[in-house]
Amino acid sequence: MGKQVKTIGVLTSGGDAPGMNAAVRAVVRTGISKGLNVVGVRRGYNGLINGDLIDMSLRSVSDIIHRGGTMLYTARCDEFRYESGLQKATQTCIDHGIDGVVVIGGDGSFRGARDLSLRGIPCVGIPGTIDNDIACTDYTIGYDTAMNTAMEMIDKCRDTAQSHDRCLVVEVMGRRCGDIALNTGIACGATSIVVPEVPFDMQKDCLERIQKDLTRGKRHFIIIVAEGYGKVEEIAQQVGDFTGITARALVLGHVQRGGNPSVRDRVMASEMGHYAIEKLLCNGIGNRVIALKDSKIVDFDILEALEQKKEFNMELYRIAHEISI
Ligand SMILES: Nc1ncnc2c1ncn2[C@@H]1O[C@H](COP(=O)(O)OP(=O)(O)OP(=O)(O)O)[C@@H](O)[C@H]1O
Ligand SMILES: O=P(O)(O)OC[C@H]1O[C@](O)(CO)[C@@H](O)[C@@H]1O
Ligand SMILES: [Mg+2]
Repeated sequence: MGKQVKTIGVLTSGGDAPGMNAAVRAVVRTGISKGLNVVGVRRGYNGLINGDLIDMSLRSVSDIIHRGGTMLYTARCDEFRYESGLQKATQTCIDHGIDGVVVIGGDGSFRGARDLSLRGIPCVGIPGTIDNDIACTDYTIGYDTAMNTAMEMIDKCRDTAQSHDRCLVVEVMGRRCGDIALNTGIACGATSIVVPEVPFDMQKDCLERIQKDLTRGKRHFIIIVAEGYGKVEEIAQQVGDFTGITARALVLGHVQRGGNPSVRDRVMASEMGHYAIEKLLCNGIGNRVIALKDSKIVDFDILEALEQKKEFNMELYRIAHEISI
């Protein structure tokens, strides 16, 4: 049990993710119902450095549960990585009586939360990133919506690939993590899925597959590439040169980060936001991240969480490969 907490801050940091608003709402409402003052910090760690704060009320988080983006805005804040930025942020917390901060963001944001916790401001991290790249948790808020958006977009691409007898090579987001690519690849019946976690033999796993499929009467193809592998233009060129079919490259981009959150993201955000306050910050417990493990919400020490290594689902990858013939 830590010191008594009266006022907490909440911020969103790193890339926005659908469901961040639902998490902010849960944090604010749980905090207020436990008798805490809740302060919204705008534009990630920039808001702590510059004192860009707003008082939150039960009504200030009305009508946001269904919205993408984040009502608190978000940012990547370089200054916060350095001593001067950290010092200013700590001072803002002291000046405004902020006894703890909920940080909704990805792994980078958690590193910041650890640094601030070490400065005596207990922080709790809630995983909010479309990338699903945080090792300690099976799920990150935004991942489900992003995958469904990517799937819808790829379905549309499929119509045009089919009409023109073409191959479309589509890059999806995920930073160094291939989870979005693997799942949307399966969901869209991709011929090949290319991810940074698994060595890829272009000749055998892609070009010869397409060549063989052409002899079996298949005329259009979708290849899904994780951004951590990239090179979609190069792959499209190789497919065209080797097979003779027309290939086009497409980077889906930021459309994957927008849109109304799915049921899963809204519920997960609500549960995690509630847990962050009731189980941790309310009791002055910080330097923790919330995680989903084996379908249960749990928490870890931030440092231990960041040291864990994320495992790629090789079994799912094998299945995808086997059924995409
Ligand atoms: N090593 C670090 N030490 C302190 N703060 C950090 C560190 N790394 C990142 N941060 C802070 O967290 C912010 C967000 O980090 P980052 O850009 O890596 O996104 P993220 O939280 O991982 O989310 P996403 O990957 O979904 O965009 C950074 O702009 C910076 O303010
Ligand atoms: O919006 P930005 O700053 O270009 O960042 C893009 C990155 O952010 C993410 O969308 C979320 O981490 C990654 O998938 C992508 O690599
Ligand atoms: Mg990240």
